[in-house]
Amino acid sequence: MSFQRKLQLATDFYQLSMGNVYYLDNKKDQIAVFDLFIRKNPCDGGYTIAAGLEQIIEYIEQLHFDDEDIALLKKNHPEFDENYLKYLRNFSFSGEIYAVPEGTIVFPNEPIIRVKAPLIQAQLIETTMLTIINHQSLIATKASRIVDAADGGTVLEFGLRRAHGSEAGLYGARAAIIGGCAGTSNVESEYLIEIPSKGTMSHSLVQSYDSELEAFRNYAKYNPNNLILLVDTYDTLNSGVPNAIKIFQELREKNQLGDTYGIRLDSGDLAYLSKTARKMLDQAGFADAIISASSDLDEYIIRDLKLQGATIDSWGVGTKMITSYDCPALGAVYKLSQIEEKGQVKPKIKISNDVIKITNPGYKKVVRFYDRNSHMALADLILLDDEKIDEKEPLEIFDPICTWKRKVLTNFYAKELLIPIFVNGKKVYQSPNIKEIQNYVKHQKQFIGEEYRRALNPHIYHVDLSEKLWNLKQQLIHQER
Ligand SMILES: Nc1ncnc2c1ncn2[C@@H]1O[C@H](COP(=O)(O)OP(=O)(O)OP(=O)(O)O)[C@@H](O)[C@H]1O
Ligand SMILES: O=P(O)(O)OC[C@H]1O[C@H](OP(=O)(O)OP(=O)(O)O)[C@H](O)[C@@H]1O
Ligand SMILES: O=C(O)c1cccnc1
Repeated sequence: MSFQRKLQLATDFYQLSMGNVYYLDNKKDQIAVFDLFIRKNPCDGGYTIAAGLEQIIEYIEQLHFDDEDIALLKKNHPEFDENYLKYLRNFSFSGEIYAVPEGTIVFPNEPIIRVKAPLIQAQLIETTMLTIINHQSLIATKASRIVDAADGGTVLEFGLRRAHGSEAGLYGARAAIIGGCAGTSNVESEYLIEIPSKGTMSHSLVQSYDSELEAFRNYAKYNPNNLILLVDTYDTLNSGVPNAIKIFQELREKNQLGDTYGIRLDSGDLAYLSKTARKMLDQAGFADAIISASSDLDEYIIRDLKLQGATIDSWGVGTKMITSYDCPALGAVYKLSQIEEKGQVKPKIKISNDVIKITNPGYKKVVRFYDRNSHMALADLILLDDEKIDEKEPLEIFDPICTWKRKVLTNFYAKELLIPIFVNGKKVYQSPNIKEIQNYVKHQKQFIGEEYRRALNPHIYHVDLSEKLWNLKQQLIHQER
């Protein structure tokens, strides 16, 4: 491909044109605080998995504009001041970023990234951070829902061909692994996330031979250790499964049957076919043969197939995971919450008629409360950075909109969710590898009640505001209205 991407320009024009204003109006060095947060969980679910931080870190570290970029901006935007363009040419991020570690289970309205930096810098990175977080968090969450439906079964990501371009396929595969998929068919992921790709065979291989049996036999010759035969090209139960059994018998007689072998169903009634195929395989002495299935699967169909008693061990999921088909976008936003002007700190608010959309002002942190005995998550609290939690005293928390809904926490401990990623423009955080992120997701799920994780009509997890923050918010609302 001759077209080379330029991530520094993969932003919205308004970021650059506002930068021009900040520069000319001497606002560029005012220290601004922005919060990045989601407003709604994907698929009307009860939680979101934050993913993409590693790519954000890479973006921030590499962010600069070269001579070619500056020439392009100068040509197309004569309103950009000469000195502003010089500023961009010498740009590098010098601020602070706190974020939740990748794979953290998060909920609407709580900051998952907090940026404190000179205004022009903090503004400039908005679009790319949102692009990355919105995409990967969406797919990681979708994958997690699908993995939960498979209830211990293996889920493989097969969606590259249906992704919205190969970049979405690649980062979608990464997110799917974070969400709990055991593997992906995407070979480029071997390079990005350093895990081997996986797969079976397609109908074309079967069709390319004179008979299905001959196709299976030749495939088996070259794939003794990963022998998953696609059995639905002609007639699943009358030809595909019997031919697969014949091949397994031939290999067993020669002592060549590996540990990973079985069949893939790709059409028809997957419950009926898997149950019948299971019986046929068991009767032939192949109880450990894997039955895998694909065909427009998602969390709802997988759950239904399991209710029908489908005997499917491994699920290949493509289109509906990689595109998050029923919920195609996540709407994380990035909002200014504070600005320093001439040494004076000014908390800021954005008012909306939709109460839930009124932003939370100030330089804030987020804590998650856990029960000291069960270690289950109880609620999250957004508070101003200088506030302290006394774990020894009972703590009353309240719903920030329906303030009469209150709860007293006792016997709890609190963990801060935002951790330092960049300080004074320097990275102070080492990203974990993909397996560690996946394990972190799995670990946390045990401590978020299942009522918050169920696919349909989950409970709403509480994200409350401290009294001090709530008061500040009210004060600003009254001041601005
Ligand atoms: N027992 C079942 N219960 C509910 N849904 C099922 C069951 N078996 C299969 N499905 C789903 O039904 C849909 C069937 O898709 P479709 O009608 O396009 O046919 P197909 O069987 O895949 O055949 P073909 O690939 O030849 O078009 C898929 O989404 C599949 O996952
Ligand atoms: O159904 P999805 O969840 O999107 O999973 C990916 C699909 O891609 C393949 O089909 P395709 O018809 O493209 O090729 P094939 O000839 O290998 O079946 C595969 O057989 C799956 O059905
Ligand atoms: O390996 C497979 O079976 C596979 C890969 C991509 C799409 N569908 C199936």
